[in-house]
Amino acid sequence: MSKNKGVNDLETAIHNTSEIGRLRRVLLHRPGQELENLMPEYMERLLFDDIPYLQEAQREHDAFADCLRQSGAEVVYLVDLVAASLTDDAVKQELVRQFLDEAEVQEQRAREMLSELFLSLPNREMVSQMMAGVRKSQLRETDQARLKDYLAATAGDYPFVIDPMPNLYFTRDPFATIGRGVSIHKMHTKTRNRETLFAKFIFKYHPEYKSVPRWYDRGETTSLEGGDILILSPEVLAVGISQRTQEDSIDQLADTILTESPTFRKILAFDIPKTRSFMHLDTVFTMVDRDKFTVHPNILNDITVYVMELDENRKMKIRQEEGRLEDILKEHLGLDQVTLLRCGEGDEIDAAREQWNDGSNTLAVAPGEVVVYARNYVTNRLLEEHGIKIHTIPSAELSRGRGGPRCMSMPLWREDLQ
Ligand SMILES: NC(=[NH2+])NCCC[C@H](N)C(=O)O
Repeated sequence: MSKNKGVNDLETAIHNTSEIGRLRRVLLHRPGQELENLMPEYMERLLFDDIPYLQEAQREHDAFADCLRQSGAEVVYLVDLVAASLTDDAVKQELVRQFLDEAEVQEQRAREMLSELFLSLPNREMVSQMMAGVRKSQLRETDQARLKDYLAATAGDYPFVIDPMPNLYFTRDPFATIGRGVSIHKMHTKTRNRETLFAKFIFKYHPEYKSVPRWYDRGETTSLEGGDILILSPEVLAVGISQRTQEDSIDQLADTILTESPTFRKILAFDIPKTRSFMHLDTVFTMVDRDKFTVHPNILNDITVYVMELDENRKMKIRQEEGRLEDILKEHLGLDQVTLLRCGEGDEIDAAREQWNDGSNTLAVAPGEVVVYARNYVTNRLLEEHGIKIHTIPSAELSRGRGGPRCMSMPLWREDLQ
């Protein structure tokens, strides 16, 4: 693929064979009203540590999108993709029906009213309303009299009929593009599981995306999240065994990918500590260049790497690797040298502070060129000292959701590495 080819010429829907090939098309979600539906009482369950100031978060997010456009990527928004997947009324009704099932709205009258509310809106607005959640007070404005008793009886003081989905701006997690296919995820938490319904509709109905091969599906019984999936090369995937991703899911993913994808030969499963601050592999480890990676120094002693590959009888072999992470990466990626760039320059305090705000979570737009949060200046300086070109984006509000540039993006198309 030549660099000056227009994005409209990208001939397949999905193409993602590395972490660092030039980014040509990327999926984002601009944070919306769902953030205005965060309340201190329910924040923890909704996986937030604080309430971002929406206007500022949107400004920061727009700066992120601009930065990606300036580096040559087309930015596609989740609401638009979902809206374009609703190709006729029957599909739109199917989405509403499943959405209400998964939001656990069982009472018939409530379902009817909510369906009416959603279906009265144009596609794009309907999808935004689903994302934002529905406050009881909104319903009361539309047709309170009929539902008042039901609402008082079923939901008590709880102010929502349908919960918001504030984590949607982390488009990295509910599904992941791998090679020319996609894995749609079963999420670790109930609050994020509804997010994958949008992916289901995109990959079932969107004219451009409906025939993309599927590596994993939301109906699986064990959790897998995109923040744990890193494409180290067209042959090698890294997958985190983490707070969010279970071993069984990796076995399942490995089975499908290693047997069905034309390029992937090996999966490196990284067993990392299971805690909130390191929820996914990409919160402690990202690839910034062919032979350079960011890493959170505090986990270097706590990572175990397993190699999964098919033997000559196409049976899965799994073995534990010994030794330093640098050497393991060198061996499996066929490199002479690997440099691990330590978050916070390895200082205990700077590392902890910057990792908490996603200092190790970089998004490569090309080999050796990454988008990072401006606030992580110690780590950023180290990247520059190692010849990495950095694009800094503002991050006072976005970082309150505990995710950085990589978490906030899902590459749909990257150029192959030469
Ligand atoms: N790929 C990532 N590291 N995503 C971060 C997601 C953050 C989000 N608040 C969650 O807890 O799910």
